[in-house]
Amino acid sequence: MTQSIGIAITGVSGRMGQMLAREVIAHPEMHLAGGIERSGHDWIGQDLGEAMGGTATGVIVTDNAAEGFANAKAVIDFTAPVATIAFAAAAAEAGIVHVIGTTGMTADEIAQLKAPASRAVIVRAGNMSLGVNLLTLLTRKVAAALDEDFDIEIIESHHNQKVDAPSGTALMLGEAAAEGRGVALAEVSDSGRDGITGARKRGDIGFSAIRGGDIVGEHDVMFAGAGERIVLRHIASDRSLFARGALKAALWGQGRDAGEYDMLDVLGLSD
Ligand SMILES: NC(=O)C1=CN([C@@H]2O[C@H](COP(=O)(O)OP(=O)(O)OC[C@H]3O[C@@H](n4cnc5c(N)ncnc54)[C@H](OP(=O)(O)O)[C@@H]3O)[C@@H](O)[C@H]2O)C=CC1
Ligand SMILES: O=C(O)C1=N[C@H](C(=O)O)C[C@H](O)C1
Repeated sequence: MTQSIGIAITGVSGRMGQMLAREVIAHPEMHLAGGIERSGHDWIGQDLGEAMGGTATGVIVTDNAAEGFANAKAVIDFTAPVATIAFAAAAAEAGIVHVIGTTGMTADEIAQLKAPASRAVIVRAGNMSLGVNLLTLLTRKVAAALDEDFDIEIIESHHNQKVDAPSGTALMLGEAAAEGRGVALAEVSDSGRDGITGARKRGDIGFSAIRGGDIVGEHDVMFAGAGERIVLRHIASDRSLFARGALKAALWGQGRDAGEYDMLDVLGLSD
């Protein structure tokens, strides 16, 4: 019989935090081992299951990462950049797998994951779904096949509570398109057009962000040429999709060498 893996969840009261907790409770090879929230949060000291409006789980929500990670083999973290950097240090200290879904991290913040990743497994992806990760491969392929006569535009739509733009997924798709073209995304990225912007620069990769209602997450990669357009599209209609990907990553990371990995590694899709 396989041993059940203890999972800690940070930002456990959040949209993704609660979804993750429900998926862990329902998973046959996992159990909840910790729930972490920010100091001063209402849920601190409460049973996690009861705080979510359900039955008791025996896991008491804490604001102390070391305490929340003590009985876990992996922590799943969908919070905010500053919090994620601190959780990475605490996860490495505890010697557990850190699955990071947090988006909006700067290049400098991402570089700060190097030290903890030298001691423990980190799996990080702006999107944990199979569909989006497959779409990055298709995007790279189409971008490599077409020249700059085709303008690449990435359009993303999310709910009205999302705080970062472009989305982590849009940036993954932009990176894939840039890689296909053999250019650095930072050199060709064009986001936040407003006012007299001038004509589109040949070779740029454009980003547009829509925010509204309860949209879970939708992404189009458009290749716009003369007289024709190719559009690659992914639509997420249920957040459990991301949670299930994160659980898969937590299991995959067990017993791996320390290092930084992504969902292509987890899904066996990396080159
Ligand atoms: N990779 C993927 O597949 C996906 C990634 N995401 C990303 O996950 C992140 C969270 O999204 P979502 O669940 O919708 O957001 P929510 O705002 O609903 O949840 C975030 C949670 O993290 C907590 N948190 C924020 N800052 C800190 C901190 N400094 N210390 C401790 N806890 C903190 C929040 O607490 P408080 O409310 O007190 O601020 C909240 O409980 C975003 O970056 C989002 O883009 C989302 C879906 C899929
Ligand atoms: O904040 C969200 O909700 C989502 N964030 C991720 C992103 O930034 O791409 C993934 C998904 O699209 C939902």
